[in-house]
Formats: sequence, structure tokens, C-alpha cells
Amino acid sequence: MLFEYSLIQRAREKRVRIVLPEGSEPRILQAVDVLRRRDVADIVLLGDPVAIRAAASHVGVAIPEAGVEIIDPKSSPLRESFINDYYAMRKHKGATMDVASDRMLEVSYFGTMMVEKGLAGGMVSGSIHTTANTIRPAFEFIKTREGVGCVSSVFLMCLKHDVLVYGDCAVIANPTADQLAEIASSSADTALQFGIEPRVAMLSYSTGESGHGEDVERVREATAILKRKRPELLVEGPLQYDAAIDPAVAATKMPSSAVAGRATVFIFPDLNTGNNTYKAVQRSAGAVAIGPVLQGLRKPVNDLSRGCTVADIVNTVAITAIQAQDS
Ligand SMILES: CC(C)(COP(=O)(O)OP(=O)(O)OC[C@H]1O[C@@H](n2cnc3c(N)ncnc32)[C@H](O)[C@@H]1OP(=O)(O)O)[C@@H](O)C(=O)NCCC(=O)NCCS
Ligand SMILES: CC(=O)OP(=O)(O)O
Repeated sequence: MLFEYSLIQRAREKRVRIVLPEGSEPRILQAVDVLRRRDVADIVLLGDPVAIRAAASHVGVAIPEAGVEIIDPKSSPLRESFINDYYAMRKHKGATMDVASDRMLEVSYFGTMMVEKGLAGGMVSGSIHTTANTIRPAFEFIKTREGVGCVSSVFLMCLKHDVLVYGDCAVIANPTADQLAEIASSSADTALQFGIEPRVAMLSYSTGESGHGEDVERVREATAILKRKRPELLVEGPLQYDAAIDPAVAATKMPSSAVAGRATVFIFPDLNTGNNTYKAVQRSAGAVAIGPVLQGLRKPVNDLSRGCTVADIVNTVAITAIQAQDS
């Protein structure tokens, strides 16, 4: 709770405008109500204003005049220039003016273009759209920050006494060793950005030499790459989750490690493991899971799980506002 409170406080420090493409979704409208009452960020809702106001009144929310703008991508004066911009940025990939016109009817594309053009500091979507749908526009024209090879994600897992960082739980399905190293590097940076000292565990079904196999070797290679690229980071791998988190287990399985038993950043070997582990901890251990927080993009765009709560949306908007302030 303290961590979530600190996010809201940080987000309020500098006014940022966040675009929420899913303007008629009841949870989004309830989150906007909280965000405005707590003065966290200015909001742009995308969609048909009549439908948005009807949905708001259905859930008993009054959309305030101050700090909330509604834009309909179908009739907005921005539409024409956005179509031209998309065409210019994607024609080398075969996009035509017709394709560009269709794309700008999709709220995820329109919202992402607002961020690209500096008309919003960040975008949060995904309460009713899939992850792929939410993040593909950013992959197409926001692109990665200089020096970053791939976009990945973390969840900030708020447990009773700790906040842990889990990556990648949302984007890269079967990372190569290089990609795993990059996920870990970005996750360590995201941890630092949110006040968590990174001690990085590269997870596998082996601790040290205890297990063997292709998947373990990939994690071992990724650990070596990361140690070479970021010698200042505390990194250990391969490690099993129990050896990474529990000092007593670490004392048996890997006694001389500076990370084992006290890891804060947990890098999963693939998306099957990462996505389901975060959901297991969220649903069975009662953790608040903030994210997926995307990392490596030039400008902030963040996804939600379709199972998100109103509080999850509020937290993700706060995270996005902080990323916008820092970028
Ligand atoms: C996000 C996702 C849809 C991208 O897949 P895709 O659209 O098939 O990707 P493509 O290989 O066609 O690439 C599309 C563009 O995105 C870029 N891209 C793809 N993955 C990227 C990454 N991790 N980082 C940066 N750019 C990436 C490609 O370079 C390409 O750019 P270009 O068109 O300018 O050349 C895919 O990674 C995915 O489905 N991830 C899993 C999402 C999911 O289901 N998560 C579980 C629930 S959260
Ligand atoms: C992040 C995630 O798992 O999203 P969804 O639950 O919408 O698939």
C-alpha cells in the first residue's frame, strides 16, 4: 500500500497527460474518477463522446470538465495528419494510405500516435484489448530507445513486506540468450527507477550445476552475457525460485552467492513461465501486480491485463506518468 501511495505522490509531482483509448470501458471510467479526484494526471479518453458519457452514467461516474478531454478518432481534426504521419512512417513496410486510414480508426493506433506526436505523455490500454493489439502500434512507430534491442516488460509485485520485480511476463515468448540478458538489464533499470535495489536472479530449474538441459544452458549463457555487459550489476544464474528468494534454501544450494536468498529482480526463462507465475502469485498469494510495465520504448506506452481492477488501472497510469516525467 505504501509503495502504491508513493507512486501516486511521484506521479502528481509534474502534470502529465495520459491517453486512455478504451474510453467506454466501465473500469477505465471508474479509474478516471479516482485519478481526477486524486489529481494524478490529466486524461484523454478516446471514443464516441455520447457512448462514453452513457457508460459513465451507467456506473455512476460524472466525467469532470477539468482535466479530462474526450476525442473521437473517427471525427477528430487530428485524424488527417495522423494518417499522413502513419503513412510516412510505415510506407517502407508496405503501408498504403488506405491502410493508414484504417489504422487511425483503431483506438490503440490513434492513442499511440498521440504519444508519438507529443500530444500525450503516455498511453495505457489493454483492459479490453489483447497485449499484442495494445503494443504493436508502439513497436511499429515509437520504437526502442537508443541502445535497447528489444522491448520487454516487468510486473511490480507488491507483497506484504516487499515489492519484487518479475520479467518478462508479457512480451517476448521464447527469448534467446541475448534477449534474456537484455530483459534482465532493462528490468534492473526499471527496478532502480522505482526505488528497488536490483539483485538479479536468472531463473531456471537448475541452481548452479544441479540441473542440465538446453533451457538451462540458455539461462547460463544469458547470465554470462549480462555479466559481461553490465559488470556493475549483482546477477546470479541459473537459479531456482526457492534458492533466489529464501536465505535458508540459498544457504544449502548456493551459499557463496550475493544474490541467492535475497534477489529482488526475477527473470523468467520464457513467457509461459513468466506470465503464469505472475498470475499465480497475484491470484493465489494476494499480491498486487502492477503492470505489465513496458521497458525499452522511446516513449511510455503500457498495457493492462484484461483481468485488471480499477486500482490496477490507477497504478499503471501513475507508473506511465512517472516514466513520462523521467523520459
Ligand atoms: C507483441 C507481439 C504481438 C509482436 O509480434 P508480431 O507483431 O508478430 O511481431 P513481428 O515480428 O511481426 O514484428 C512487428 C514489428 O514489431 C517489432 N517487434 C516485435 N517484437 C519486438 C520487441 N520485443 N521489441 C521491439 N520491437 C519488436 C518488429 O521489429 C516489427 O517492426 P517492423 O514492422 O518495423 O519491422 C508479440 O511479441 C506477442 O504476441 N507477444 C506476446 C503477447 C502476449 O500474448 N502476451 C501474453 C499476455 S500479456
Ligand atoms: C498481461 C496479461 O497477461 O494480459 P491478459 O491477461 O490480458 O492476457
